Amino acid sequence: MKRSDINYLVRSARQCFQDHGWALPPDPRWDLTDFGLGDWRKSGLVLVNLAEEPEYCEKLMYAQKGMTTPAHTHLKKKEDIICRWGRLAVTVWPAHPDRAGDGSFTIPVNHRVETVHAGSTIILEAGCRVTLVPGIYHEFRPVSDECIIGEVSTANDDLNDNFFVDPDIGRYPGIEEDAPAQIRLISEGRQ
Ligand SMILES: O=C(CO)[C@@H](O)[C@H](O)CO
Repeated sequence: MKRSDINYLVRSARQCFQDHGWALPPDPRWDLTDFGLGDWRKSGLVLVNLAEEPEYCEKLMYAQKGMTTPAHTHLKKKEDIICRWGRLAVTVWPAHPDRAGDGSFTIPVNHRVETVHAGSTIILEAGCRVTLVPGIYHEFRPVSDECIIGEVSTANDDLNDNFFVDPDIGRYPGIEEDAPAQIRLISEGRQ
């Protein structure tokens, strides 16, 4: 990713969080990715790691319309994906999409167990959440122009516990230094 695009996305996320009352901690732990695919407008996500403890994790995330977090699963992490502001589409599969068929399975949406089909898209309005147990594949993208997304989970391990359907995906971006850095990402070694 270009450093200028990272700067732009951090600025946009900060503005959106501020406009909608989501205060950031001092010195936020920014994580930002184009999933190594080179086109953040299509595959991209801005994350702030709010809490990363051995027992639990909390993230605040931001995306613009068009920016998809591509289909992936976790083998250890259980997480709630929450629409904090805007509207979020979450597509879910009970197994790898190539092997999931279109069979039905159950998934908690706002704590109510719903029956959906492999590849169903759940629309989350602000305040709503879906609970993803390990092994459930998921992909999400804003339906609104911008979206603030929450994640509350068990332990997070972005290096070892992200399993993407697309084998070309790398979790962290390569960075092209075309502008001065306004912040450093956790993938750049900041603590
Ligand atoms: O788990 C999620 C989203 O489901 C994020 O925390 C990961 O960082 C994406 O790779």
